[in-house]
Amino acid sequence: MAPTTKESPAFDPKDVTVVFVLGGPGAGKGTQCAKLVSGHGFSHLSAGDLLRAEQQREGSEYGDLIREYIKDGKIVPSEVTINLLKNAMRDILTQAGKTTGRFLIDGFPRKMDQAHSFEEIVCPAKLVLFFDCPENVMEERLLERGKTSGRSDDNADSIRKRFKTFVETSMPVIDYYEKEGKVVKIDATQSPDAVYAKTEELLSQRLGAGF
Ligand SMILES: Nc1ncnc2c1ncn2[C@@H]1O[C@H](COP(=O)(O)OP(=O)(O)O)[C@@H](O)[C@H]1O
Ligand SMILES: O=c1ccn([C@@H]2O[C@H](COP(=O)(O)OP(=O)(O)O)[C@@H](O)[C@H]2O)c(=O)[nH]1
Repeated sequence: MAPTTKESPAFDPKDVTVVFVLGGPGAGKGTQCAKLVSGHGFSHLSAGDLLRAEQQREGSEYGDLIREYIKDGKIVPSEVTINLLKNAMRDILTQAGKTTGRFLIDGFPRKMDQAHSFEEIVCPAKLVLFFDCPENVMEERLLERGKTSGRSDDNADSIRKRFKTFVETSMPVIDYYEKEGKVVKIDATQSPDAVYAKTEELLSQRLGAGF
């Protein structure tokens, strides 16, 4: 029997640095990514933002599916999210006329199968930033964000479901990368500036001063 050939990832980790940004809902992932973009020139891709944009895109075959999954705090099937991420990475590189780049992939992977598929299809990850925050703090932040975010899942019922998904399905991803020695864990309970200072300090140790 002929050996099965595995497709190689779309991007070579020699050209493309991928940092996964994980943490529970409301831990402050998006806030810290915005700071890393302005401070260190990363490109930021939020899986949740890409899904919400796809949900609203006219003619999308996934609109209803995404809406239901997000409201219930469930994880949208991997293929949908991985394709959105891969296309967005390609668009960013194309628009910059570059073959190299550094990406913060925010809120992804949230499930083990997503982690494996992304690394096989798109690009192996270099590091995982894990913003660690207790549920009571995250809940308070999300309810506050819900006053202005307009997000269908920033309400008490959806928040409870998102926490359950995070503990049961997403924490194992962090545990897996911890064993691989790739996790940079940061206490996310301090002020945004204090969390950022710690993030910079720990990233410097892993990626080099000033990274
Ligand atoms: N360190 C922090 N302290 C207090 N509030 C924060 C902090 N980081 C983020 N927030 C606020 O908490 C809410 C959730 O933050 P966000 O970055 O959107 O989290 P995530 O992307 O993890 O869901 C936002 O309203 C944000 O302004
Ligand atoms: O890879 C992903 C990322 C997000 N989501 C969905 O999008 C929601 C919101 O995720 P986001 O990262 O935008 O926000 P957070 O819950 O971290 O505040 C999640 O609860 C999931 O339903 C998903 O299905 N797959």
